[in-house]
Amino acid sequence: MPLTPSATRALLESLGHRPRKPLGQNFLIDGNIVRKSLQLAGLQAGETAIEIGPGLGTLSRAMLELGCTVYSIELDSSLSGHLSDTLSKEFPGTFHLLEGDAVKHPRAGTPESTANLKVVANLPYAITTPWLEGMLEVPLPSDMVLMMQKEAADRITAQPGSKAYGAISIFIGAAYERAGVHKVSRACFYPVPGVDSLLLHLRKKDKPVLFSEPARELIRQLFTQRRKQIGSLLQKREDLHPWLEMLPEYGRDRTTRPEAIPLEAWLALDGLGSN
Ligand SMILES: C[S@@+](CC[C@H](N)C(=O)[O-])C[C@H]1O[C@@H](n2cnc3c(N)ncnc32)[C@H](O)[C@@H]1O
Repeated sequence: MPLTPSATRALLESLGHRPRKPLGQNFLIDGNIVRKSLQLAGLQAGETAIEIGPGLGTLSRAMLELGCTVYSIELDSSLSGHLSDTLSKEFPGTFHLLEGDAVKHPRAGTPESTANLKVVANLPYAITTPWLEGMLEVPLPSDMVLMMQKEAADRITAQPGSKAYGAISIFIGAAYERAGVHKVSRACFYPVPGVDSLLLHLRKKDKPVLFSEPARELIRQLFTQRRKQIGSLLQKREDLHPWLEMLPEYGRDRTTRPEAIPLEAWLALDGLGSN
């Protein structure tokens, strides 16, 4: 069970810790959201989960009490010190904590051999996209249940033609399906955040596809000029002209802008030319 707002405040005071806004420190204080996150992930005793930014340990504790093994990474040394003094001692065999940056260690030190990996996390808002991109390597977690800022969830799940559609929508869309999106009240956090949050459940597709790094780089670059015609953006890339010729198969052509090109067409780009 998460701590109440007053118990959270008291614990933070006893640690001499003031929530740090740049690190997205809005701690969960709502038991229903904690339960729902674990349920959506379908977590069972004996399974392994990654948590990003365990903070005061609310989500980690719930997963550990369920009988899961948890790999977590926390950047803030005072919070990581608190977790070492508490959860690490209570669950020495199943709680693994790294102090560091989740963008550099997206899997929080999970052994490569771990099968059936899941992620449950209340993400620090600033790193949502770079961390998520870092997760797009094999082995892919089967489920990711992620609390994030509404705008980030909109970008991740955006469809072609919408303003929010971009490189991350394409990379995630190739590997994961949106299994559910749930609104979360600002009152579920302490301190109350100044933005709306959503709980997004991503489930690995039956046949997930990962873009190669050169293709990712090219797609990111094309989206920096998202409103230019794809034909003129790729004018000098003769190796990719066969792909431009293929666009009518997807109901598009050289005059289409990157923001209107569907996932299937981007998938056909990877492996073509020298991208
Ligand atoms: C939204 S809070 C979630 C805290 C806790 N999991 C909860 O739900 O109450 C985000 C947490 O991520 C940590 N954090 C911020 N940036 C980080 C980074 N780059 N790598 C790892 N942890 C980070 C913060 O210190 C904070 O503990």
